[in-house]
Amino acid sequence: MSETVIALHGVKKSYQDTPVLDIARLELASGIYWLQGENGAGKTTCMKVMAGLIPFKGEIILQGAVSSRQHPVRFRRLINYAEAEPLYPAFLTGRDLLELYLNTKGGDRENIRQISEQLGVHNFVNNPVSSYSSGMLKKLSLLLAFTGNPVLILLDEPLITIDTQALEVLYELIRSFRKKGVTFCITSHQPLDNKALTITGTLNVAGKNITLN
Ligand SMILES: Nc1ncnc2c1ncn2[C@@H]1O[C@H](COP(=O)(O)OP(=O)(O)OP(=O)(O)O)[C@@H](O)[C@H]1O
Repeated sequence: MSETVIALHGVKKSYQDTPVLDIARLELASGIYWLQGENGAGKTTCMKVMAGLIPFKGEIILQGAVSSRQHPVRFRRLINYAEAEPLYPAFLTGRDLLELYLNTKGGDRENIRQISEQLGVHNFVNNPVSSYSSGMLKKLSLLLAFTGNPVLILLDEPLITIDTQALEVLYELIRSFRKKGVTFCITSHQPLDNKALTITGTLNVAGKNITLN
């Protein structure tokens, strides 16, 4: 059994007084996980909680050492999250955002330049995001998710709106980052291509809990 990458302990999340997540314990080893569940089950909420982007009760520990409570900055640097429907300030260019991510998260600039070319982001990266189509926004958000030195990358509906060429690039990126030991958690209402990706397990979000199969 490989080392636990992420462990959720007593994680509870409510919006106002409505509970959405109540996870006593969940531990994931390194791998690629497909996060499944009905509309409104709590998948996006779970990803935002895991990424440390919204407040929650309980604690999440990365690699047995980095706690969401005790080391919130280190914690957030180790997890990247690409939103299902990314929204950025309209006046910023893709390059402004990319520089912000590279300066705060670090990582290999040359590798990111190559990924930008593979995804075609370099063609529009100097334009303000207000001029982007939904697919262009999605490609930019996926590029940003590969910046830094994450141990876990959360991809929320990454397959929607991107063209087939970008989809092949995305699968290849996931495979190559996986070889470097990065763990992925991916939501998709469409089936993931099991020839393109070897799925370690599925995570089912239902009844406020998450079960690993
Ligand atoms: N900011 C918010 N304020 C109040 N309630 C919210 C908020 N965000 C989500 N919810 C509620 O939390 C529940 C879970 O939503 P979430 O977006 O996590 O589901 P999901 O599984 O990602 O759904 P989908 O498959 O439709 O994207 C839903 O009942 C939703 O209405």
